[in-house]
Amino acid sequence: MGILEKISEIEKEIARTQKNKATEYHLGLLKAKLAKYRSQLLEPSKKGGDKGEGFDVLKSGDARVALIGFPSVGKSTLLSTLTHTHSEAASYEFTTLTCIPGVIEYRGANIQLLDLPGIIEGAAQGKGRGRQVIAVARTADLVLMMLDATKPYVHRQLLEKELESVGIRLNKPKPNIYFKVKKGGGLSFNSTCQLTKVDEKLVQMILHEYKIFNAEVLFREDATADDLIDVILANRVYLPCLYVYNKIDQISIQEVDRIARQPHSVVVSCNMKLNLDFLLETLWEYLSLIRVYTKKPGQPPDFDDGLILRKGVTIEHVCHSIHRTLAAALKYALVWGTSTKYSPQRVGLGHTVQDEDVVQLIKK
Ligand SMILES: Nc1nc2c(ncn2[C@@H]2O[C@H](COP(=O)(O)OP(=O)(O)OP(=O)(O)O)[C@@H](O)[C@H]2O)c(=O)[nH]1
Ligand SMILES: [K+]
Ligand SMILES: [Mg+2]
Repeated sequence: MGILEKISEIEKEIARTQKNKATEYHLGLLKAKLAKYRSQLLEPSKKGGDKGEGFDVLKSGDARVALIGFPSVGKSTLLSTLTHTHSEAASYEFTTLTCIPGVIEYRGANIQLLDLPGIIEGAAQGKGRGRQVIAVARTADLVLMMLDATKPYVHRQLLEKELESVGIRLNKPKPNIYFKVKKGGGLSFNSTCQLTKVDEKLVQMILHEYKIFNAEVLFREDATADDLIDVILANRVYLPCLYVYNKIDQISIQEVDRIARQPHSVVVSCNMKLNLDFLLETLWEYLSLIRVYTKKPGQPPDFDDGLILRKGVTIEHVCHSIHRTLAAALKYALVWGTSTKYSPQRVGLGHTVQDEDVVQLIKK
């Protein structure tokens, strides 16, 4: 039996099996098997040549965004609208056949936007150029899932399922489970909170499915069997995702309002250039980008040339992004902005900066 057949057999069995206390272990085991076969599918084929010409685009800029969606939702139209790159758009499906990179220039940052072929149900199993597209998505900092606002909601669920099935986790934090394979000693299983979804027996069964008999497992949250499998496989990527509903020029204002209120969602019309500013603002937010300005003593801040950094970075990162020896030479920094109580405030290397802060670095 081929892997695809095995996968479909297990999927059928999971669908057949009623979910209750008595079938919990059986289901957990089936899920572990399913995840194992799926990750085998993802391994590059030995035949070679299916990497796909035109998909090896060099990463560049401050962040990378992959455009994922069904055919003809308007991905290429968006790329041509937001960047200086032109990507052919047409009313027929599969107009785009390779990966086309463009650059969004926004608030001083260069955000690489990748236009990709449309994907369809079954993409993860190799339908169309699905596998190449998904491989590119894994390298992105954010998935921009483009949807046609005139099409039914199920389209979004189908795409999510495709990405989910190849280990891409959208808008979901990494499970808080410590896991380490050991040379001996059996299974040491602990938790820091009450577990309602798994117990030691189930954890052990799942580990055995992966031929792991000695390991240390510590649940730091009430995680599920699926979470544990994700941690064991260790090849999952956790990405922020924005759902962008295009073609709102074709639907009623009530419908637009309803969609816009859904979590992680932005409504736009590429053709009519509606709401694209808000899309960029949200993109910036979801990429966790911040801009920090430097200032020399006695001079105004350099507002034309900000440093593009990620949320959560410290003065140490600021130093590194200017010069690698700067952090060691720093005496202290003065910061004006929302990250401090007073403006300016004297801070050290460990101080976390925020968007639009002004920083003056004082050397020893
Ligand atoms: N009404 C309307 N049509 C749009 C909008 N944006 C794009 N379209 C149309 O939708 C069709 C498909 O656009 P593309 O940009 O080629 O879509 P795509 O997602 O890149 O398609 P593939 O590359 O084939 O997957 C074109 O006829 C566009 O003119 C919009 O905001 N409103
Ligand atoms: K098209
Ligand atoms: Mg296209």
